Amino acid sequence: MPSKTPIRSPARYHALRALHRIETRAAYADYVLQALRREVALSPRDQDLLTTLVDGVTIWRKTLDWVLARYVRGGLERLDPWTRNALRMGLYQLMFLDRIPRWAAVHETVEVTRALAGEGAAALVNAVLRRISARLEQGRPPAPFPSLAEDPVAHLAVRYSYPEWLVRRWIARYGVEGARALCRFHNTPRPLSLRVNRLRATREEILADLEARGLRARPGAYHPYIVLVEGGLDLTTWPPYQEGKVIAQDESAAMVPYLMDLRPGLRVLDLCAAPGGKTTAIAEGMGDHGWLIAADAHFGRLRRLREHALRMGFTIIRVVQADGRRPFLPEWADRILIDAPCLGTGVLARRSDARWHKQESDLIGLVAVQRALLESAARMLRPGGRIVYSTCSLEPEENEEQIRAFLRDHPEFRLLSAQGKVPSPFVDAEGFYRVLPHVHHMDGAFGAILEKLPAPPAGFG
Ligand SMILES: C[S@@+](CC[C@H](N)C(=O)[O-])C[C@H]1O[C@@H](n2cnc3c(N)ncnc32)[C@H](O)[C@@H]1O
Repeated sequence: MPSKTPIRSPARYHALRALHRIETRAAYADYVLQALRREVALSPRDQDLLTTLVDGVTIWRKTLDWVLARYVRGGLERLDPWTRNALRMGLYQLMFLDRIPRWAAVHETVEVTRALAGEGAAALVNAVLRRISARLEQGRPPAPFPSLAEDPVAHLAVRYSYPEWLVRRWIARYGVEGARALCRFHNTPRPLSLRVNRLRATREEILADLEARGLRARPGAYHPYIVLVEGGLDLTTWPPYQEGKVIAQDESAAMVPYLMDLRPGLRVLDLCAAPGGKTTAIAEGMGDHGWLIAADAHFGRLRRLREHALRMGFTIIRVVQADGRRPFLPEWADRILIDAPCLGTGVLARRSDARWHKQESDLIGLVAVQRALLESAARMLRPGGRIVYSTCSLEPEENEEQIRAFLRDHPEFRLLSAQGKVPSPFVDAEGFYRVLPHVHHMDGAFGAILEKLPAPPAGFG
């Protein structure tokens, strides 16, 4: 990579480097951004633009490529990754960032392309972006999208930048307008959601602290300990975070432990626990009294769980690295949470590249792991105890179909309704906990409560 650093737009310069790295090394966008933030010192404004550009281009890649393919002879694929990503970055500014004048978007993008990829690349980027800019100047769209009437899947996939297989599934389930609303939801930045550690602080105290720092914060609409923060907040240097008073968690995820009917003294097993968002909520729900085993297969993620438990001051959490598919505590638990690995189609808004890392075929393996976790949990639960099964997926195979299949094979279990445990808008006709992003304007979530019938009295039969 050429080393010359343009002074005029460091945000664009580093954004192009990041986009190149993401594409050529198949790297996760947030890891690349984190590494860059450590590596280079940027003003808060440039940091903000850097993040906007990298996340924006990552989210909108399909739409951007669709448009660019109409302007690049021979197609985008023939270009080197620097040029391709410079074009995407320039077009993203033209199409989506109203606050940047078009001439500046073109000029600055061409300049950083020259610095990073040379004169030839800069000339091509300049020519393409100028043509598109001229069209936009005349009030014309940069390129027609596929027709909604003729091909709704292709239309929504290109218009909102999603893989077609996801759009096809969502249209089949929610109709075209439901799928459109879902696509839009996942393209809109979400506020930072914090859950207050009720054993250490009150929500009012946290809201007051944020307000005093000039940040816009509001209480969550449903969960009594959720605070939503707009704008940038560096958690790691914020005293209430360091003092264990909060943890980052979505409101819909924070409601899952309410399905567990927690109280002090229970024996609880959290089978897919890391990084501990729900484990710490369970410890709170138990007043930090009882037995709470937090298991997960992933060592690195367990380290984060330990840090959260320590930081937040919980003493009952015992951390275990284990494959939850193999029972290791027969008939031990009063409650088991299976917060299962899943496709995560309810939380695509949380990571700009999430939609591109998933395949429909991943469902087969995930559904098998989830079922194995359920089978194992069934053996670790004592009679009369409850399993709460949850996902952040919208896909029926991982949710209601999974639970119905389990219940068919396990007559010793029955489904309990979530009614009365979480706010009623989130309980569906079957009694499942269900949050739909495009309906409830929150991250998607699913939960089911499975009760194991009590053991028959001694001498029965
Ligand atoms: C949805 S995440 C859990 C999030 C966590 N409950 C929280 O609230 O922070 C799913 C977790 O399942 C873990 N996992 C995947 N397969 C597993 C298995 N066979 N046994 C145990 N944990 C597993 C992953 O490492 C991941 O941490």
